[in-house]
Amino acid sequence: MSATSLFEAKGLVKRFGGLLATDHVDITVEPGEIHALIGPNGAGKSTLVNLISGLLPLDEGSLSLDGVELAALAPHQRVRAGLSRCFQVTSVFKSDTVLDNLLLAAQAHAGSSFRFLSRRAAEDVLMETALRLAETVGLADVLGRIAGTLPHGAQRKLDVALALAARPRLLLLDEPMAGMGPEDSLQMVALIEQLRAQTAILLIEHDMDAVFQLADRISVLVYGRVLTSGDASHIKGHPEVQAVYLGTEAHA
Ligand SMILES: Nc1ncnc2c1ncn2[C@@H]1O[C@H](COP(=O)(O)OP(=O)(O)OP(=O)(O)O)[C@@H](O)[C@H]1O
Repeated sequence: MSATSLFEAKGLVKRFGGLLATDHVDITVEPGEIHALIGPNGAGKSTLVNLISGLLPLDEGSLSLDGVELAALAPHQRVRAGLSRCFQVTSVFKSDTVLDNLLLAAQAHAGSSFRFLSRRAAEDVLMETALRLAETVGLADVLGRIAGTLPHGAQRKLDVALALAARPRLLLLDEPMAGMGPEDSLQMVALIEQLRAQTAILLIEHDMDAVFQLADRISVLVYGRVLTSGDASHIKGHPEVQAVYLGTEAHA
């Protein structure tokens, strides 16, 4: 691991009354890395993701991306700093077309040089960006469809495309396979694998096959603490992980 990681979370603490939901958590993500976060229900994964994306304020600790301190930044400022999040609950505008969703996202994240373009040139740039995003996630054939009428798997892909519009350095993927059948899950795994070339990824996912397939590093969260971190073989062979997590698949 390099001396300075792309993303560094140090000593994160979050208390809800007397409950220590995040207990001095350290997490790093390296450029190009897929770091997965797993743990049983209630372990504190959602809380941690909310702390990182800025939806919840930290009680203690620090967060940095590419050397930029994030802790004092609002969620939208963190997105501008390079941290983009895909939500468990989709952020797609369901009554708009796929293309309109992508155009809106492209416009929302257009750089500052954009305002100096003529209207025509600006529209061309947005369209180019929207089509590239559709291509990336495999939705180029359904641009005219109303997003809410797409199958669940395609809506999740659109959600990923909307997050990619921000050109993240770190993408937070919050249970991207949730509610998917095997075919959609396979496609999502292939998409995430392909995204590795564009952005580092922090992946929160219950689908262990997907996690073992994708992750360079896996951290196991139990009672708000990182129990252990390592590659798939380390995690599979770790006796405490087997006891608290892998042995209790019903809770996964
Ligand atoms: N806003 C809140 N107020 C009080 N307690 C909370 C709050 N949010 C979470 N908790 C508690 O913090 C702990 C961690 O919850 P969290 O939702 O982060 O776990 P999780 O690992 O994401 O679980 P799941 O896999 O079920 O989504 C739980 O005990 C939960 O009840």
